[in-house]
Amino acid sequence: MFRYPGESVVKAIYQEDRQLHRSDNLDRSGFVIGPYGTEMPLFMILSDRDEILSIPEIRVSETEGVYPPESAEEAARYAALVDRAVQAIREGTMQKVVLSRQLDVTTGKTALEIFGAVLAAYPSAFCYCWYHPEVGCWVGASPESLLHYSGGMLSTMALAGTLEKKSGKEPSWGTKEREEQQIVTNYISEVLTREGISAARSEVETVEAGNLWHLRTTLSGKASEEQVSSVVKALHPTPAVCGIPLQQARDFIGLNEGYSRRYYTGFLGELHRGKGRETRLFVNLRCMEYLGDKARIFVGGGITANSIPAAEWEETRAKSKTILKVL
Ligand SMILES: C=C(O[C@@H]1C=C(C(=O)O)C=C[C@H]1O)C(=O)O
Repeated sequence: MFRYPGESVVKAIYQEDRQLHRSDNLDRSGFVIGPYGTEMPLFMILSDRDEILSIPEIRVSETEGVYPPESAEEAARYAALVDRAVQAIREGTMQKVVLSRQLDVTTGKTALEIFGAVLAAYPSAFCYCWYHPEVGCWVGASPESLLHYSGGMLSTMALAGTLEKKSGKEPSWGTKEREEQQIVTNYISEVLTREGISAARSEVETVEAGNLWHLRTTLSGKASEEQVSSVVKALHPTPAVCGIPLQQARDFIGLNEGYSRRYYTGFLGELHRGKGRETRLFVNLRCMEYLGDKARIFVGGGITANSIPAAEWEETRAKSKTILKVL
């Protein structure tokens, strides 16, 4: 089930059997769910039935949210991890790496109730809830598009740099945020050029995502439908969720993060659908895995040479509020 940013319609795609349709080539039409790495399968929900859901079925409700304290040990562990990354960056191993962590929170809500609360709280996000009996159940409200293809135009975005919103104030972006966002823009631009797409860049703008501000550049250009799968494979994972150089960042994450991201920082959405073979994919962020009586929340942030470990910890705390608010 999902709703696109700014739209009111909630779509549902039902697959009637429990088959796991792997599709590493991204050449089939359906709803694709891709992991961050290779630890989980990339698969498609192949539609037996599409439906538009009505609001009462989803039980939309506003919630107050809970903000449980986290242990000093966890804060210290994460700060030490960030510190290790900053050292590696200063030694020249990498330019940027995105680190992350998971936190478990008990919940009395069903996945459907959480999805309803997500819909009510985040009208400008890509809100979704998916379930596959072999793989699990995830809910999220992503602010980040990975790729949109429609009518011969392809667009993507470089979304990075985070500040927690302060009411009545304008965001005051520092060099660290501007640089880390610029790194992502340049990288995406290079990927699109390599893929044969001449993309125009928007100005850098501030966008709101729940309780947060981000910096965003939109990149768009003409493309053919045949290019879509190749561009998705080339873009993922972008330095908004992994790092630069890609291999070094991936290795650093694999060796140091200490847990498996599974579908967090993967991507999901409709692929080659409808008469226009439209594609609309989002990065799986501000999300959780639903584990019955608990929600496993995933949060991270980009680390550069100027990162301050305590501030990076606070950034993950701020990001966790997106999901904590709806539990
Ligand atoms: C990694 C996350 O978010 C990503 C990292 C950002 C950052 O480092 O500032 C901003 C937006 C996202 O591209 C997350 O939400 O967990």
